[in-house]
Amino acid sequence: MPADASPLGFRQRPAKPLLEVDRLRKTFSHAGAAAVERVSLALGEGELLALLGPSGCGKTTTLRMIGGFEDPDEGSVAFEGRDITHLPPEARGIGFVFQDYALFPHLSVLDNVKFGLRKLPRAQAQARAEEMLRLVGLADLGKRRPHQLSGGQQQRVALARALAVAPKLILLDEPFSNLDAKMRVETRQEVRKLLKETGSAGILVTHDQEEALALADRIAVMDAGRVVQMGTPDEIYRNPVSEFVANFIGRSNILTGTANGMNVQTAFGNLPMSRAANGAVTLAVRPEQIMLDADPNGAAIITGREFRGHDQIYWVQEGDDCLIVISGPGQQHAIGTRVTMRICDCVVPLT
Ligand SMILES: Nc1ncnc2c1ncn2[C@@H]1O[C@H](COP(=O)(O)OP(=O)(O)OP(=O)(O)O)[C@@H](O)[C@H]1O
Repeated sequence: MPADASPLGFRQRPAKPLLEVDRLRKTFSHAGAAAVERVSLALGEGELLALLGPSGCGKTTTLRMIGGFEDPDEGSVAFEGRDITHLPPEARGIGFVFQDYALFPHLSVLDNVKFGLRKLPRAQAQARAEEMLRLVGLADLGKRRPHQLSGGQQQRVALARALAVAPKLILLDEPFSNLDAKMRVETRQEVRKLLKETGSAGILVTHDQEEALALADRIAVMDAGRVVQMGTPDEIYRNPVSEFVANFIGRSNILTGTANGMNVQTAFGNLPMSRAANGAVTLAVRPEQIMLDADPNGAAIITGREFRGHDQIYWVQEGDDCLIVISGPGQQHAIGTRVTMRICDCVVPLT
C-alpha cells in the first residue's frame, strides 16, 4: 500500500483533480436522516469512477449535486479548479446521461445528437453529429426516430449526444438498467472504450457490483449516505474494510479469530492477514480462497452444491461454521462427502 493511502482509500487523490467534491451533504426536508452525508471524492482527467451501493444509499443524489440538478445543504463541488457548487447544470460544462436516456421522440437520431451543437455553424454541427454516430456504431440509423431503435441503440444515441460537445466529464445514472443481461455486458465495454477514446472522465451510478468492477478505474462504495470505501476494483475486492463491503462486492465467509500482528489464530489454524491487527477480530475469506481435499477423517462435510459450468459452489459445514467455497470444474464432491478445508492466501481483518 502506498505511504499516502489509508485502508479506506480516502486519501487516494489524483495528482491534478478534474473534479473535487468536498463534504457534500443533502437532507430532504420531509426525510429524517441525510440522504448524502459528507461525501468527498476526487476524479482525475479521463478517469472512470463508479458510485456503487444498495438502493437508497445516496448515489443518485450525489450525482445530481455534481451535475447541478440538486442543491447541496453543505459542501462544495469544484470542476477544473472552479467552484461550481451553485451553478445551474447548463453552466457547468458537464455531460449527463439519464436512466431513461431522455431522447427527444419527435427528432431523428441525428437531430438528437445535433441538439447540443446548436451554437456551431450548421455544416460543422452536421459533421460532428455524423462523426459521433459513427463512433457509437450507428452511422446508418441517423434518420430513424428513437422509438425505432433497440434499448441498447437508444443508450448509445444518448451517449453520442452527451459526448458530442466533448465534455471533460460525463455523469451516467444507471445507464444500462433498461438493457437485458447480454446487452448490458456488450454495451458497458463499448461505453468504457468510447470514454477512453474520447478522453472524457466519467462517474457511473450503479447498484450492480459486477458492472462497477468491469467498468470503473476506481469505485466509491456507498452505504446510508456515506462513502465507506474507495479504491480500485482490485483493492476493494481483495481488501474490503467492513463486512458490508466484503459482502456487497462478491461473496465472503466471515470468521472470527485472535490476531497478533500480521497473523491470526482461527478455528482453521494460524493464518496470515492482509494487514496488521491485534486482539479479537472479524475476518473475511473469499470462497475461492478455500481448497477442499476429500478426506474420510476430515472435520468438514459438504452440505450443498451448485454446479455453474465454469465453477461450482459448495456449502461446507465444520463445527458451528458453514462456509461457502468456489472450486474449479475439475473438483467434484458429492453432498455428504467428508473433506478437509485449507485456507490459502491472506485473510482480511474487518472493522
Ligand atoms: N426528491 C426527494 N425527496 C425526498 N427524498 C428523496 C428525494 N430524492 C431522494 N430521496 C431519498 O434520499 C435517499 C437517497 O436516494 P438516492 O436516489 O440518492 O439513492 P440511490 O442510492 O441512488 O438509490 P437507487 O439505487 O434506488 O436509485 C433515499 O432515502 C431517497 O428516498
